[in-house]
Amino acid sequence: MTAPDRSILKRAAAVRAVGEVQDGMVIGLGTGSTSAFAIEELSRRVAAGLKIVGVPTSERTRLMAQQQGVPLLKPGDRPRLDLTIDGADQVERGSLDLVKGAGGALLGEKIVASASDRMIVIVDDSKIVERLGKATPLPVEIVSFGWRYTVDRLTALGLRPHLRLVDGKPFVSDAGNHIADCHIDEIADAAGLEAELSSLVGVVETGLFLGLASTVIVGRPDGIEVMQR
Ligand SMILES: O=C[C@H](O)[C@H](O)[C@H](O)COP(=O)(O)O
Repeated sequence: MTAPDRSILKRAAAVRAVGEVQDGMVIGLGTGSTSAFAIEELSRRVAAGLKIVGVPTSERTRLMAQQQGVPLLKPGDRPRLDLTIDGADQVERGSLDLVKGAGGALLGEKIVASASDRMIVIVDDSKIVERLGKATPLPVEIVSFGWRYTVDRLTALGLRPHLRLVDGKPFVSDAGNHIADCHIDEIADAAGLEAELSSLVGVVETGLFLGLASTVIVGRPDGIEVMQR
């Protein structure tokens, strides 16, 4: 059997999610390859007359949306968002808790998702896990100043942090921070880990998105699966 084309599955999930968007909505625009399909579909609907305003979760998404003619919120405006559509690196079946941040946009994504009435997560079926943990590292955004101390604190918690590098240099997020990718076998207590990480000096935000996803739309080779919280 040939491997399914992940792009087709991601696009199918994205198109289904954008089907929920209605005139007048303020929409959070996620970051990553799956969200890019959602922006493309939103752009198509905007060209056909849909009236919405988008709130980008990253600089990359802002540029993409602008280029595709999706109207964006003016800097300084801060209405409540009706809906955010975003991808994920892991989705825990059952709780719908997430790991996000492989693309480095976790801080903007969490701020926007937390300001939204609903979050629809769009993924292909490779992202679904029984328990969050080892499928991908957990990204933790840390202040660049003194990052070695912060990495030591993460190590002391029993995590295996690796500073994310791009071309041999520390990755720099939109907010000017670094990211420690933490290798973990299985996250038995996600809320406990989130609380522990958030209390560490030097930690800005974690890629754990707990209780934020209202719906997960999964693109599968045999069709779409919709999971509700
Ligand atoms: O920082 C990046 C984001 O959390 C992405 O939403 C996540 O990594 C999923 O990206 P993709 O849709 O490309 O797999």
